[in-house]
Amino acid sequence: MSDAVLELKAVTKSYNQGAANQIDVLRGVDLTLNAGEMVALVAPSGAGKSTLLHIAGLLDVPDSGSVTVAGQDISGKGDSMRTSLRRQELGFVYQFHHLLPEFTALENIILPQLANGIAQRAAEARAEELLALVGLSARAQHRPAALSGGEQQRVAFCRALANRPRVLLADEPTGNLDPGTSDQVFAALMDLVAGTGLSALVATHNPELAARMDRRVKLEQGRLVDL
Ligand SMILES: Nc1ncnc2c1ncn2[C@@H]1O[C@H](COP(=O)(O)OP(=O)(O)OP(=O)(O)O)[C@@H](O)[C@H]1O
Repeated sequence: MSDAVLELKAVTKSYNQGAANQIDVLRGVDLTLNAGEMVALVAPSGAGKSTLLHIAGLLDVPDSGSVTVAGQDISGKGDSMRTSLRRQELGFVYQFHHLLPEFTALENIILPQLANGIAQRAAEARAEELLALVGLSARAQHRPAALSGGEQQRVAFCRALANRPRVLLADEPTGNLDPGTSDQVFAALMDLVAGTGLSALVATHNPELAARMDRRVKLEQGRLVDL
């Protein structure tokens, strides 16, 4: 049995703005992400990175091809199945932290767990454990505005992992940070991935960060090629 946690097979996606104006963004994307693996996704601007991450993240559906997450093929399945699979198995981080400004760091990590039916006390313990892993225990009661950019992003990683997803999808997670902070924050992400057995697909324009991951794939003319 394969230990793939995310599998895209022959995925295609086109955008149609009138029959004469079709853009074939994904033309047969194949991707296998194995348990515990961290893969860099390199894509020139406009190559279809967001389209690919949306499909892998079950936020959009392909025109053809299959998407399998944690052994479940979503082809032909409805919105509710995709949503529950997304909530249970996938975590997301973006270039901007998207933390809720009126809640503390700790609360930002607790809230998605409560939404998933986890009891308050267990959710709090999990949030504290994650903050400790990224060295932010002392910042638990701070609101996002009282945190540095790097700290905000580390809290965003904790929030993404709160519900113990199997796969993390990250879109330029250090793209907003200065190079020194970016290195530190990326190191925290690598520790989290290693410490939790998570798999991660990380879109980045930074060749040094890409070089530190297990594998690199590039989106080129609608397909993924190994780098
Ligand atoms: N909803 C849409 N309707 C029509 N065209 C779209 C739509 N979404 C994306 N596109 C087009 O598809 C192509 C790929 O878009 P996408 O956003 O996936 O690229 P990207 O690689 O994420 O770009 P960037 O890195 O610059 O954000 C672009 O040419 C874009 O204009």
